[in-house]
Amino acid sequence: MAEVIFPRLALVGIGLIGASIALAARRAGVVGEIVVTTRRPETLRRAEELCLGDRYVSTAAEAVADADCVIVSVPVGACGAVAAEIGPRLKSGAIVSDVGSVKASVVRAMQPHLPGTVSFVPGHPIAGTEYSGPDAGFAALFDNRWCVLTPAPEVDPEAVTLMVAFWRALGANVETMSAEHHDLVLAITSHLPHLIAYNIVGTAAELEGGIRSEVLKFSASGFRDFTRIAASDPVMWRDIFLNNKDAVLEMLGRFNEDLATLTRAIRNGDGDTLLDLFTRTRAIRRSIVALGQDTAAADFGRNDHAAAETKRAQEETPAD
Ligand SMILES: NC(=O)c1ccc[n+]([C@@H]2O[C@H](COP(=O)([O-])OP(=O)(O)OC[C@H]3O[C@@H](n4cnc5c(N)ncnc54)[C@H](O)[C@@H]3O)[C@@H](O)[C@H]2O)c1
Ligand SMILES: O=C(O)C(=O)C[C@]1(C(=O)O)C=C[C@@H](O)C=C1
Repeated sequence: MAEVIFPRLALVGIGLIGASIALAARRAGVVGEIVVTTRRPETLRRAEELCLGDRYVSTAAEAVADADCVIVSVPVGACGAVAAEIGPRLKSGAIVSDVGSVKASVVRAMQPHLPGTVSFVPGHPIAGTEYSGPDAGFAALFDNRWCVLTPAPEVDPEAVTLMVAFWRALGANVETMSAEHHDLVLAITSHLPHLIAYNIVGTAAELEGGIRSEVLKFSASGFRDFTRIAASDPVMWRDIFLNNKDAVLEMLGRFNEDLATLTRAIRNGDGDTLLDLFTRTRAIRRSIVALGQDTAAADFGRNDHAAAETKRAQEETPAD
Protein backbone atom coordinates (compact mmCIF):
# COMPACT_ATOMS: atom_id res chain seq x y z
CA MET A 1 0.00 0.00 0.00
CA ALA A 2 1.39 3.42 -0.98
CA GLU A 3 1.98 6.05 1.65
CA VAL A 4 -0.71 8.72 1.98
CA ILE A 5 0.73 12.05 0.81
CA PHE A 6 -2.32 14.19 1.57
CA PRO A 7 -4.76 13.05 4.27
CA ARG A 8 -7.35 15.46 2.85
CA LEU A 9 -7.39 16.59 -0.79
CA ALA A 10 -9.90 19.21 -1.94
CA LEU A 11 -10.75 19.32 -5.64
CA VAL A 12 -12.27 22.57 -6.83
CA GLY A 13 -13.70 21.84 -10.29
CA ILE A 14 -14.43 18.26 -11.30
CA GLY A 15 -14.31 18.15 -15.10
CA LEU A 16 -11.94 16.08 -17.24
CA ILE A 17 -8.85 17.00 -15.21
CA GLY A 18 -10.37 17.16 -11.71
CA ALA A 19 -12.09 13.79 -12.21
CA SER A 20 -8.92 12.22 -13.60
CA ILE A 21 -6.94 13.48 -10.59
CA ALA A 22 -9.54 11.95 -8.26
CA LEU A 23 -9.42 8.59 -10.04
CA ALA A 24 -5.63 8.52 -10.39
CA ALA A 25 -5.07 9.58 -6.76
CA ARG A 26 -7.43 6.85 -5.60
CA ARG A 27 -5.72 4.31 -7.84
CA ALA A 28 -2.36 5.29 -6.36
CA GLY A 29 -3.66 5.26 -2.77
CA VAL A 30 -1.91 8.53 -1.96
CA VAL A 31 -4.84 10.46 -0.51
CA GLY A 32 -7.05 9.92 2.49
CA GLU A 33 -10.30 11.81 1.97
CA ILE A 34 -11.22 13.55 -1.29
CA VAL A 35 -13.59 16.51 -0.95
CA VAL A 36 -15.21 17.65 -4.20
CA THR A 37 -16.85 20.92 -5.12
CA THR A 38 -17.82 22.50 -8.40
CA ARG A 39 -19.84 25.40 -9.72
CA ARG A 40 -22.98 23.67 -10.96
CA PRO A 41 -25.10 21.44 -8.69
CA GLU A 42 -25.81 18.99 -11.52
CA THR A 43 -22.07 18.46 -12.12
CA LEU A 44 -21.58 17.87 -8.40
CA ARG A 45 -24.39 15.28 -8.46
CA ARG A 46 -22.80 13.59 -11.44
CA ALA A 47 -19.43 13.48 -9.65
CA GLU A 48 -21.18 11.78 -6.74
CA GLU A 49 -22.87 9.26 -9.04
CA LEU A 50 -19.43 8.48 -10.46
CA CYS A 51 -18.04 8.08 -6.89
CA LEU A 52 -15.20 10.50 -7.61
CA GLY A 53 -14.86 11.71 -4.04
CA ASP A 54 -15.73 10.96 -0.44
CA ARG A 55 -17.59 14.20 0.31
CA TYR A 56 -19.39 16.66 -1.97
CA VAL A 57 -19.94 20.24 -0.90
CA SER A 58 -21.55 23.15 -2.68
CA THR A 59 -18.96 25.88 -2.12
CA ALA A 60 -15.21 26.06 -2.64
CA ALA A 61 -14.82 27.83 0.72
CA GLU A 62 -16.41 24.85 2.47
CA ALA A 63 -14.36 22.32 0.48
CA VAL A 64 -10.96 23.70 1.38
CA ALA A 65 -11.50 23.91 5.15
CA ASP A 66 -8.91 21.62 6.74
CA ALA A 67 -7.59 20.39 3.38
CA ASP A 68 -3.87 19.57 3.22
CA CYS A 69 -3.85 20.12 -0.51
CA VAL A 70 -6.25 22.04 -2.73
CA ILE A 71 -6.16 21.57 -6.50
CA VAL A 72 -8.10 24.09 -8.57
CA SER A 73 -9.18 22.58 -11.92
CA VAL A 74 -11.33 25.25 -13.55
CA PRO A 75 -10.86 27.31 -16.74
CA VAL A 76 -7.87 29.64 -16.30
CA GLY A 77 -10.07 32.75 -16.46
CA ALA A 78 -11.92 31.56 -13.34
CA CYS A 79 -8.85 30.79 -11.17
CA GLY A 80 -8.59 34.29 -9.63
CA ALA A 81 -12.19 34.27 -8.42
CA VAL A 82 -11.75 30.81 -6.92
CA ALA A 83 -8.58 31.93 -5.10
CA ALA A 84 -10.45 34.95 -3.72
CA GLU A 85 -13.15 32.65 -2.38
CA ILE A 86 -10.87 30.04 -0.81
CA GLY A 87 -8.06 32.34 0.44
CA PRO A 88 -9.56 33.20 3.84
CA ARG A 89 -10.59 29.59 4.51
CA LEU A 90 -7.29 27.81 3.83
CA LYS A 91 -5.64 25.87 6.62
CA SER A 92 -2.22 27.13 7.69
CA GLY A 93 0.45 24.96 6.04
CA ALA A 94 -1.84 23.83 3.21
CA ILE A 95 -0.58 23.47 -0.36
CA VAL A 96 -2.58 25.18 -3.10
CA SER A 97 -2.12 24.09 -6.70
CA ASP A 98 -3.91 24.33 -10.02
CA VAL A 99 -3.82 22.59 -13.41
CA GLY A 100 -4.28 25.57 -15.74
CA SER A 101 -2.84 25.39 -19.24
CA VAL A 102 -1.35 28.88 -18.78
CA LYS A 103 0.81 29.68 -15.78
CA ALA A 104 1.99 33.31 -15.49
CA SER A 105 -1.48 34.89 -15.64
CA VAL A 106 -2.91 32.26 -13.27
CA VAL A 107 -0.14 33.01 -10.77
CA ARG A 108 -0.88 36.75 -11.10
CA ALA A 109 -4.60 36.11 -10.58
CA MET A 110 -4.35 33.66 -7.67
CA GLN A 111 -1.27 34.66 -5.64
CA PRO A 112 -2.62 37.94 -4.19
CA HIS A 113 -5.57 36.09 -2.63
CA LEU A 114 -3.51 33.39 -0.92
CA PRO A 115 -2.30 33.94 2.66
CA GLY A 116 1.42 33.75 3.46
CA THR A 117 0.78 30.65 5.59
CA VAL A 118 0.13 28.43 2.54
CA SER A 119 2.45 27.21 -0.23
CA PHE A 120 1.39 27.88 -3.80
CA VAL A 121 2.75 25.30 -6.25
CA PRO A 122 1.11 25.94 -9.64
CA GLY A 123 0.97 22.96 -11.99
CA HIS A 124 0.02 21.84 -15.46
CA PRO A 125 -0.40 18.20 -16.44
CA ILE A 126 0.30 18.09 -20.16
CA ALA A 127 -2.32 15.47 -20.80
CA GLY A 128 -5.87 15.78 -21.95
CA THR A 129 -8.46 15.02 -24.55
CA GLU A 130 -11.07 17.05 -26.41
CA TYR A 131 -13.73 15.89 -23.93
CA SER A 132 -14.97 17.78 -20.88
CA GLY A 133 -16.87 17.16 -17.69
CA PRO A 134 -16.62 14.51 -14.98
CA ASP A 135 -17.64 11.63 -17.27
CA ALA A 136 -14.55 12.26 -19.40
CA GLY A 137 -12.11 11.60 -16.56
CA PHE A 138 -10.03 8.41 -16.39
CA ALA A 139 -7.31 7.18 -14.04
CA ALA A 140 -4.65 6.55 -16.69
CA LEU A 141 -4.77 10.07 -18.16
CA PHE A 142 -1.46 11.14 -16.63
CA ASP A 143 0.47 7.90 -17.12
CA ASN A 144 3.83 8.66 -18.69
CA ARG A 145 2.79 12.26 -19.44
CA TRP A 146 4.59 15.37 -18.25
CA CYS A 147 3.38 17.51 -15.41
CA VAL A 148 5.09 20.89 -15.17
CA LEU A 149 5.26 22.67 -11.81
CA THR A 150 6.07 26.39 -11.67
CA PRO A 151 6.64 27.32 -8.00
CA ALA A 152 8.19 30.72 -7.24
CA PRO A 153 11.79 30.42 -5.97
CA GLU A 154 10.80 31.35 -2.41
CA VAL A 155 8.17 28.59 -2.05
CA ASP A 156 8.84 26.03 0.71
CA PRO A 157 10.83 23.23 -0.99
CA GLU A 158 9.02 20.66 1.18
CA ALA A 159 5.72 21.64 -0.47
CA VAL A 160 7.27 21.29 -3.93
CA THR A 161 8.66 17.86 -2.98
CA LEU A 162 5.18 16.74 -1.91
CA MET A 163 3.59 17.92 -5.16
CA VAL A 164 6.30 16.19 -7.20
CA ALA A 165 5.66 12.95 -5.25
CA PHE A 166 1.91 13.36 -5.74
CA TRP A 167 2.10 13.75 -9.54
CA ARG A 168 4.63 10.92 -9.83
CA ALA A 169 2.23 8.69 -7.90
CA LEU A 170 -0.46 9.65 -10.43
CA GLY A 171 1.79 8.32 -13.19
CA ALA A 172 3.30 11.55 -14.50
CA ASN A 173 6.88 12.63 -15.09
CA VAL A 174 7.49 15.93 -13.36
CA GLU A 175 9.61 18.93 -14.26
CA THR A 176 9.79 22.36 -12.67
CA MET A 177 10.40 25.62 -14.53
CA SER A 178 9.37 29.27 -14.40
CA ALA A 179 5.80 30.18 -15.31
CA GLU A 180 7.03 32.43 -18.14
CA HIS A 181 9.15 29.68 -19.69
CA HIS A 182 6.24 27.24 -19.45
CA ASP A 183 3.96 29.68 -21.27
CA LEU A 184 6.42 30.19 -24.12
CA VAL A 185 6.97 26.45 -24.62
CA LEU A 186 3.28 25.59 -24.43
CA ALA A 187 2.41 28.39 -26.83
CA ILE A 188 4.12 26.45 -29.63
CA THR A 189 3.49 22.86 -28.51
CA SER A 190 -0.16 23.16 -27.49
CA HIS A 191 -1.75 26.57 -27.97
CA LEU A 192 -0.74 27.24 -31.58
CA PRO A 193 -1.76 23.73 -32.74
CA HIS A 194 -5.21 24.36 -31.27
CA LEU A 195 -5.44 27.77 -32.93
CA ILE A 196 -4.50 26.23 -36.28
CA ALA A 197 -7.09 23.47 -35.81
CA TYR A 198 -9.85 25.94 -34.91
CA ASN A 199 -8.86 28.05 -37.90
CA ILE A 200 -8.71 25.30 -40.53
CA VAL A 201 -12.04 23.80 -39.45
CA GLY A 202 -13.50 27.33 -39.43
CA THR A 203 -12.15 27.96 -42.93
CA ALA A 204 -13.72 24.70 -44.17
CA ALA A 205 -17.01 25.61 -42.51
CA GLU A 206 -17.05 28.98 -44.32
CA LEU A 207 -16.69 27.41 -47.77
CA GLU A 208 -19.67 27.73 -50.05
CA GLY A 209 -22.39 25.04 -49.76
CA GLY A 210 -21.31 22.46 -52.37
CA ILE A 211 -17.65 22.34 -51.41
CA ARG A 212 -18.42 22.44 -47.71
CA SER A 213 -20.58 19.32 -47.80
CA GLU A 214 -17.88 17.55 -49.79
CA VAL A 215 -15.27 18.51 -47.21
CA LEU A 216 -17.36 16.75 -44.58
CA LYS A 217 -18.09 13.77 -46.85
CA PHE A 218 -14.49 13.19 -47.88
CA SER A 219 -12.80 14.27 -44.66
CA ALA A 220 -9.86 11.91 -44.55
CA SER A 221 -7.62 11.49 -41.56
CA GLY A 222 -5.72 14.79 -42.00
CA PHE A 223 -8.80 16.99 -41.66
CA ARG A 224 -10.43 14.61 -39.18
CA ASP A 225 -7.44 14.95 -36.85
CA PHE A 226 -7.90 18.71 -36.90
CA THR A 227 -11.63 18.37 -36.15
CA ARG A 228 -10.79 16.33 -33.06
CA ILE A 229 -8.65 19.12 -31.68
CA ALA A 230 -11.15 21.77 -32.81
CA ALA A 231 -13.83 20.00 -30.74
CA SER A 232 -12.00 20.98 -27.53
CA ASP A 233 -13.86 22.99 -24.92
CA PRO A 234 -14.58 26.54 -26.22
CA VAL A 235 -14.48 28.29 -22.83
CA MET A 236 -11.22 26.62 -21.81
CA TRP A 237 -9.54 27.61 -25.06
CA ARG A 238 -10.93 31.15 -25.14
CA ASP A 239 -9.38 31.62 -21.71
CA ILE A 240 -6.05 30.12 -22.79
CA PHE A 241 -5.66 32.51 -25.73
CA LEU A 242 -6.73 35.54 -23.72
CA ASN A 243 -4.33 34.63 -20.92
CA ASN A 244 -1.25 33.65 -22.93
CA LYS A 245 -1.54 36.49 -25.41
CA ASP A 246 2.12 37.58 -25.66
CA ALA A 247 3.63 34.11 -26.03
CA VAL A 248 0.98 33.03 -28.55
CA LEU A 249 1.48 36.21 -30.61
CA GLU A 250 5.25 35.66 -30.55
CA MET A 251 4.89 32.09 -31.85
CA LEU A 252 2.18 33.10 -34.32
CA GLY A 253 4.55 35.71 -35.76
CA ARG A 254 7.21 33.07 -36.38
CA PHE A 255 4.61 30.66 -37.76
CA ASN A 256 3.37 33.25 -40.24
CA GLU A 257 6.93 33.94 -41.43
CA ASP A 258 7.55 30.22 -42.01
CA LEU A 259 4.20 29.88 -43.76
CA ALA A 260 5.22 32.71 -46.09
CA THR A 261 8.40 30.76 -46.93
CA LEU A 262 6.34 27.67 -47.79
CA THR A 263 3.88 29.75 -49.82
CA ARG A 264 6.79 31.14 -51.83
CA ALA A 265 8.30 27.67 -52.33
CA ILE A 266 5.03 26.32 -53.71
CA ARG A 267 4.56 29.35 -55.97
CA ASN A 268 8.15 29.07 -57.29
CA GLY A 269 8.06 25.28 -57.71
CA ASP A 270 10.90 25.06 -55.18
CA GLY A 271 10.68 21.34 -54.33
CA ASP A 272 13.98 21.32 -52.42
CA THR A 273 12.65 23.69 -49.76
CA LEU A 274 9.53 21.55 -49.33
CA LEU A 275 11.49 18.30 -49.24
CA ASP A 276 13.98 19.66 -46.74
CA LEU A 277 11.27 20.79 -44.30
CA PHE A 278 9.12 17.66 -44.66
CA THR A 279 12.16 15.45 -44.04
CA ARG A 280 13.06 17.35 -40.88
CA THR A 281 9.47 17.28 -39.57
CA ARG A 282 9.19 13.53 -40.16
CA ALA A 283 12.31 13.04 -38.04
CA ILE A 284 10.73 15.12 -35.26
CA ARG A 285 7.58 12.98 -35.31
CA ARG A 286 9.68 9.81 -35.12
CA SER A 287 11.70 11.06 -32.19
CA ILE A 288 8.50 12.01 -30.31
CA VAL A 289 7.07 8.52 -30.92
CA ALA A 290 10.37 6.96 -29.83
CA LEU A 291 10.17 8.93 -26.58
CA GLY A 292 6.79 7.30 -25.93
CA GLN A 293 5.00 10.66 -25.87
CA ASP A 294 2.31 9.71 -28.30
CA THR A 295 0.83 6.54 -27.03
CA ALA A 296 -1.02 4.46 -24.53
CA ALA A 297 -2.84 6.23 -21.73
CA ALA A 298 -4.39 9.26 -23.32
CA ASP A 299 -5.10 7.49 -26.58
CA PHE A 300 -6.69 4.67 -24.65
CA GLY A 301 -9.11 7.01 -22.92
CA ARG A 302 -9.64 9.10 -26.00
CA ASN A 303 -10.48 6.10 -28.14
CA ASP A 304 -12.97 4.87 -25.58
CA HIS A 305 -14.69 8.25 -25.65
CA ALA A 306 -14.36 8.52 -29.43
CA ALA A 307 -16.03 5.14 -29.88
CA ALA A 308 -18.81 6.16 -27.51
CA GLU A 309 -19.21 9.49 -29.30
CA THR A 310 -19.37 7.84 -32.73
CA LYS A 311 -22.03 5.45 -31.47
CA ARG A 312 -24.00 8.33 -29.96
CA ALA A 313 -23.72 10.39 -33.14
CA GLN A 314 -24.84 7.43 -35.24
CA GLU A 315 -27.83 6.86 -32.97
CA GLU A 316 -28.77 10.54 -33.02
CA THR A 317 -28.28 11.14 -36.76
CA PRO A 318 -31.16 9.83 -38.85
CA ALA A 319 -29.86 7.99 -41.90
CA ASP A 320 -30.89 9.78 -45.07
N1 LIG B 1 -8.79 19.48 -21.18
C1 LIG B 1 -7.48 19.35 -21.28
O1 LIG B 1 -6.98 18.74 -22.22
C2 LIG B 1 -6.60 19.97 -20.22
C3 LIG B 1 -5.32 19.44 -19.99
C4 LIG B 1 -4.51 20.01 -19.00
C5 LIG B 1 -4.97 21.10 -18.27
N2 LIG B 1 -6.20 21.61 -18.53
C6 LIG B 1 -6.64 22.75 -17.73
O2 LIG B 1 -7.45 22.22 -16.70
C7 LIG B 1 -8.48 23.13 -16.33
C8 LIG B 1 -9.80 22.38 -16.34
O3 LIG B 1 -10.00 21.84 -17.62
P1 LIG B 1 -10.97 20.59 -17.85
O4 LIG B 1 -10.60 20.04 -19.17
O5 LIG B 1 -11.01 19.73 -16.66
O6 LIG B 1 -12.35 21.37 -18.00
P2 LIG B 1 -13.85 20.83 -17.79
O7 LIG B 1 -14.71 21.76 -18.58
O8 LIG B 1 -13.93 19.39 -18.05
O9 LIG B 1 -14.09 21.09 -16.24
C9 LIG B 1 -14.05 22.39 -15.71
C10 LIG B 1 -14.59 22.42 -14.28
O10 LIG B 1 -14.55 23.76 -13.83
C11 LIG B 1 -15.84 24.18 -13.38
N3 LIG B 1 -16.01 25.59 -13.75
C12 LIG B 1 -16.20 26.09 -14.97
N4 LIG B 1 -16.29 27.43 -14.95
C13 LIG B 1 -16.14 27.78 -13.66
C14 LIG B 1 -16.15 29.02 -12.99
N5 LIG B 1 -16.36 30.16 -13.65
N6 LIG B 1 -15.97 29.01 -11.64
C15 LIG B 1 -15.79 27.86 -10.98
N7 LIG B 1 -15.77 26.65 -11.57
C16 LIG B 1 -15.96 26.61 -12.89
C17 LIG B 1 -16.80 23.28 -14.12
O11 LIG B 1 -18.02 23.19 -13.42
C18 LIG B 1 -16.02 21.96 -14.15
O12 LIG B 1 -16.18 21.29 -12.93
C19 LIG B 1 -8.36 24.30 -17.28
O13 LIG B 1 -7.72 25.35 -16.65
C20 LIG B 1 -7.51 23.78 -18.42
O14 LIG B 1 -6.76 24.82 -19.00
C21 LIG B 1 -7.03 21.06 -19.44
O1 LIG C 1 -4.68 15.70 -26.50
C1 LIG C 1 -5.43 16.64 -26.48
O2 LIG C 1 -6.59 16.57 -26.82
C2 LIG C 1 -4.94 17.92 -25.97
O3 LIG C 1 -5.20 18.88 -26.59
C3 LIG C 1 -4.23 17.95 -24.69
C4 LIG C 1 -3.44 19.20 -24.40
C5 LIG C 1 -2.35 19.38 -25.46
O4 LIG C 1 -2.35 20.35 -26.19
O5 LIG C 1 -1.48 18.51 -25.51
C6 LIG C 1 -4.32 20.39 -24.37
C7 LIG C 1 -4.25 21.32 -23.43
C8 LIG C 1 -3.66 21.06 -22.13
O6 LIG C 1 -3.23 22.16 -21.48
C9 LIG C 1 -2.75 19.96 -22.15
C10 LIG C 1 -2.82 19.01 -23.09
